Amino acid sequence: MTTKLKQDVTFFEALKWASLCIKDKNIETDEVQFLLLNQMNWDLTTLLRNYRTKMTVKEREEFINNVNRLINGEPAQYIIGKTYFYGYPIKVDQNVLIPRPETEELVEWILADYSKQPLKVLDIGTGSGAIAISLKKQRPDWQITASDISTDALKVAKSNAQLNGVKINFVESDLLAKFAGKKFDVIVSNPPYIAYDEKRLMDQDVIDYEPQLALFAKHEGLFIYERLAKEAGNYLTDSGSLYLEIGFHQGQSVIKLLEDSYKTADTILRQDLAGHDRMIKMDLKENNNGN
Ligand SMILES: C[S@@+](CC[C@H](N)C(=O)[O-])C[C@H]1O[C@@H](n2cnc3c(N)ncnc32)[C@H](O)[C@@H]1O
Repeated sequence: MTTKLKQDVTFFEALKWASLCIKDKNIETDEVQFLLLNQMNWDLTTLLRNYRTKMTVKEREEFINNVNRLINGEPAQYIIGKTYFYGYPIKVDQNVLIPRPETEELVEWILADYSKQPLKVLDIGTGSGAIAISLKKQRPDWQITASDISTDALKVAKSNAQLNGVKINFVESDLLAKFAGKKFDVIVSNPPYIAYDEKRLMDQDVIDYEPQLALFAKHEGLFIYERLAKEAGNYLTDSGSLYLEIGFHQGQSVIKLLEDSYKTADTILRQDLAGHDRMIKMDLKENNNGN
């Protein structure tokens, strides 16, 4: 239950009220501010300049409603319908995972490995399109294809490509099923990798609001990696590379899957900024027999 917010209220008073409402609720003050900034379409400076401005009735009601949704556990990004990934605006709804900062580090890795040469890239399980869009924004010459098994996720991804003014080839596909005969220089994927029995350890808000299809995978979370380890090599050029995001405890298992399938490939395991194992790169070398 939130306390009531009086009628005639300034933006400063509204923020103060919201801070009291979220006290002891495991919600950061930043999230409330994020709600207000995005509701008003303001930057922080504009908010500071407007601290003493009175809110209109409509603004006040929308803010109260948004704060209540936040208190009920809905992620701020879904309430606002937007987040930022690699500095780019990305629309999100409950059909797509809210892209995480760790995934920006995977994008960073690919960008650091390839500078200007034109590449063909496939992003598998694109969700909101975050990885594909940021790669295309950073490397306009690259030919980027993005796929997902979810029709609804692809709709969001397409509208994000439009929002960011980039051209991406979107394909609805169960992993590589629709790519027969195609070859890519880079395949990247942040697939669902949480084991079903990890559910009980997870933040309830993630379970309640984010799409199950984006989160969970069979075989202790390894199912999609098992399939990619079998299939990806057939869709990579001879010197192509596969980049994967992984769960922090999956590094050795995923490397083994890849090395079992591609005997002469090089695999590198990398940590995220928090120091957790988070991503793997596999360089497929020429004359690799695959599986
Ligand atoms: C963890 S989310 C990643 C979304 C986005 N790439 C990101 O990093 O924010 C995984 C995505 O994989 C998609 N997915 C799940 N199973 C799939 C499959 N068999 N083939 C293709 N996409 C799949 C889900 O719909 C979801 O959008």
